[in-house]
Amino acid sequence: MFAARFDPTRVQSSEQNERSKSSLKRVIPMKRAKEVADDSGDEDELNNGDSSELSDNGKENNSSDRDSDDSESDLGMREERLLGSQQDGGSIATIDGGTTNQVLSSTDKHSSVFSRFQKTLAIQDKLDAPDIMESADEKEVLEPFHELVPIPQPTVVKDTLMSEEVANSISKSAAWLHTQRVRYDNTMIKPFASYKAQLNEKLLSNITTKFSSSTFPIQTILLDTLLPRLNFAQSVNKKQFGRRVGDVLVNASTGSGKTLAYSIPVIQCLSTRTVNRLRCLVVVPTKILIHQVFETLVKLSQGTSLITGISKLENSLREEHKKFQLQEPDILIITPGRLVDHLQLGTFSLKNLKFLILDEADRLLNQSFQNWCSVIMNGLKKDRDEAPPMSVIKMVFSATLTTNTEKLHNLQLNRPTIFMMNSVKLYHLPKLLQEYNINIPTAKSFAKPLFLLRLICALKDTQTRALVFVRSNEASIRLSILLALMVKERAISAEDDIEILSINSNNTRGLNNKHIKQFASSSDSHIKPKVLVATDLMSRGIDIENVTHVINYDLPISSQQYVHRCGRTARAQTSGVAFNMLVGKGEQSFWQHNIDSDLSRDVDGCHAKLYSDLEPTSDILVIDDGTERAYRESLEQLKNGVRND
Ligand SMILES: Nc1ncnc2c1ncn2[C@@H]1O[C@H](COP(=O)(O)OP(=O)(O)OP(=O)(O)O)[C@@H](O)[C@H]1O
Repeated sequence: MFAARFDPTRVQSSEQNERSKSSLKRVIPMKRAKEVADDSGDEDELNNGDSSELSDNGKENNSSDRDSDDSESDLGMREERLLGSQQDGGSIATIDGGTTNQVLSSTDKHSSVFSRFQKTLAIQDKLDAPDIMESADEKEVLEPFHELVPIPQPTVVKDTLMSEEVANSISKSAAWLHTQRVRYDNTMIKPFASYKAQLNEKLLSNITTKFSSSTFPIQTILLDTLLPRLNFAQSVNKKQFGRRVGDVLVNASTGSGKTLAYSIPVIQCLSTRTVNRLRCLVVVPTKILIHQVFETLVKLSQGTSLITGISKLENSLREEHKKFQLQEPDILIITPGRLVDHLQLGTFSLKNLKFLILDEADRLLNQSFQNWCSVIMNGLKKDRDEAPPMSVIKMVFSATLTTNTEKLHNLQLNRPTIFMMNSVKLYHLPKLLQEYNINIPTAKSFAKPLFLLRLICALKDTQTRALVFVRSNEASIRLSILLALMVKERAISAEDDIEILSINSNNTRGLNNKHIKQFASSSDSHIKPKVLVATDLMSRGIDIENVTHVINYDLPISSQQYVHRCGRTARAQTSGVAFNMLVGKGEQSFWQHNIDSDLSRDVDGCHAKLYSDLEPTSDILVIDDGTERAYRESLEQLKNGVRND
């Protein structure tokens, strides 16, 4: 069965239609062909089955046209084959390529088939008629079915979604913004006995017998605020009380008793526990501070069953792991790096933790220490099946508390309360500290070590304990050797005898500890001025009694460092003096604009004076020839000594 099917996929352009029409015309049945031939007189060609096609206007289509429209000529050829065979009785090639052996003659018996074929062609003609009738230049402009108007666009949404980092920083500063601020001043002092109802008897007795009978301002404000909250929260829910109390941030000057301020509430809270579990972590930045905090906590917890442990870096991690597994301390004092090691080793779990205390917090938050902050936060989430905020009270202490919300944000603070002095600026110096600036001309800077020695001699006080800060370990080693040589070479007056000590990495840990004890002790029979030359490792939190003077031989690099250095003297509301040796206009300007400008002088803060204002004063910058000669000899010896090393 065949029929010339109209294939929509093969819809052609008008030109193609033109040609196919003409080729179709050439394939109409003989009967019609005869009619056409009569009209155009070219019957023979048709009979010869000449493959050339004639266009409507009788011109021969050349081969290039044919090549260019193979698909159309195929159709034409196919139709031709189809109909041509009918003429000469050949076999018929169906449209879909099949062949039947049935020979069709042009006899009447198939006229019905033909008529159907003709009808198909007629239908096709009608279908194509508009195109065929179309002449190139009569192309009608197709009327658009619809107005081509731009599709309505959604209104442009203003970029109200601020960029992620802006949103992040706002959320981070939010922690700071929602912080409750509690101001205090230096008048807030009261007897510890007034806390009799809130502190257990043993703890109160340890405070009054081993520390003091009256509080310092930061201790007053903290105990007045925290103790009632803690006692109430514990009475309501012994396990989740931390979430009710919220976190604590304390910005209090150096030597103001912060260690006692956080130790008292912790001991009070944990003294009623039954089984020893790790409930308080005290994180400090240096090993020296570990021992200092340990002593305070042991004194306070005497007579209770609380176990205070320390992590000694000289111990092996494995040994310490076993020790803590055998007996888990209630309170552990540790450096951040070591804490990360133990958490990764799984030495203890944080599920029972109630207090996380950060002492010298700005130093801790400024240094990554193996990313300790996120390790602890993740450890808390892992060990405790509770949704944030964790019921762990975070207590953050520093004399130069960071206002960097990014760093505070990492602590995931919960309803924090910040305690700070009622002062204009964040950093302030102890009330009884007096600073003096010594302006050294650049031309005389070669004799700076000599000026330092003459300054110490000019103090005329055998009880002098001067802590000299230099910028590096190397400077500490060289300066201490040079000072000792000058004393030996009598670069100073004969009766002056000064003990020179140094803390540096060349010394063993034991020798450094020995020098600190020697410097702090006043039990020597022959009292003489003592000088301890140290780097900024000694500036944080070190609590050495009776440091009478701090000398900034090299200027610190920041106001925070300056506060902590000067804070080694004038502690516990005692007096103290700080000297700044400024060489040339550059250092004088640096001190003024990068250090002094950050310090609050409005609350009890003394203003710095010039050395010449110090009474009695001696002009330490005037050196006679003999002194200069002795000094140069000492320098030569130091150089030779260094060369021999
Ligand atoms: N109420 C008090 N009365 C008398 N002395 C106190 C009192 N509280 C603390 N002290 C003493 O004051 C000294 C300084 O205390 P502490 O080391 O806690 O100060 P700090 O604020 O931590 O200083 P820094 O910021 O340098 O670490 C210590 O010797 C401590 O024993």
